[in-house]
Amino acid sequence: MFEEFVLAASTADLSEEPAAREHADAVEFRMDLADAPLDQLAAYDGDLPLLVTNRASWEGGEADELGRYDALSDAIGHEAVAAVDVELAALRGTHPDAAEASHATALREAAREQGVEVVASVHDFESTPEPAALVDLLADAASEGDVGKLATTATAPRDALAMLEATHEATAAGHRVATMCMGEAGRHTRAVAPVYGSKIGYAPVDAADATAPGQYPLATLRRLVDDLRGGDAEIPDGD
Ligand SMILES: O=C1C[C@@](O)(C(=O)O)C[C@@H](O)[C@@H]1O
Repeated sequence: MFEEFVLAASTADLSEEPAAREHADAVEFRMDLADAPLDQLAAYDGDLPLLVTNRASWEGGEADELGRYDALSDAIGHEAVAAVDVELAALRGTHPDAAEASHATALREAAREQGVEVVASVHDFESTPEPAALVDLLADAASEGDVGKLATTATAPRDALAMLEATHEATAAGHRVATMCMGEAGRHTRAVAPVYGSKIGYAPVDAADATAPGQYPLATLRRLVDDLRGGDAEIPDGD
């Protein structure tokens, strides 16, 4: 599903799907922020495909450490679930708890068997490293999942520029990536990174329900991305 840019309406409430439909290509269901997420999934009869995320507390979310994998394994069995987010640190085995790696890789295998794509994700809530370090992270993430996703925190224009440069480099090197900077200084990267190859955008239907700092509301991000990418026009490859 990530060959073309996918705009995901990020929400903890699947009853928002009809409101998202006009502007979004998918729904990111933040299970860690949701009430009774498995019940919501069982009742889901919307049109948009779901990307399920059960963000670990050690990566800025609210899900139980290892318990979150059980819920994700159930979730990927649902027809509407097209993709699952798994933290890169777990997939790579760099998280101190070795059980993270075995759970994460088993989940990835189950996802692949069921035709569910894997978004391998990295978040930095403090800063944005230099472009070369960002490209390395993106290459690692893209090699562990079907898409490598990187969200860092921008506190100055140079951070946003670093992310855009890394997005371009990683895409030119053939990696499928999704990128964005969190925070006010990085807000515009959410609209501009897709021009450089980023394959996923995240936005709340309602600005008040943002799932990360600096997100645009859904309708705004749709308009900005479409305007900047020129609709269906091909973006030229190369430098
Ligand atoms: O990882 C991401 C990206 C994100 O953090 C953002 O910055 O838009 C929002 C999260 O809901 C999502 O899981």
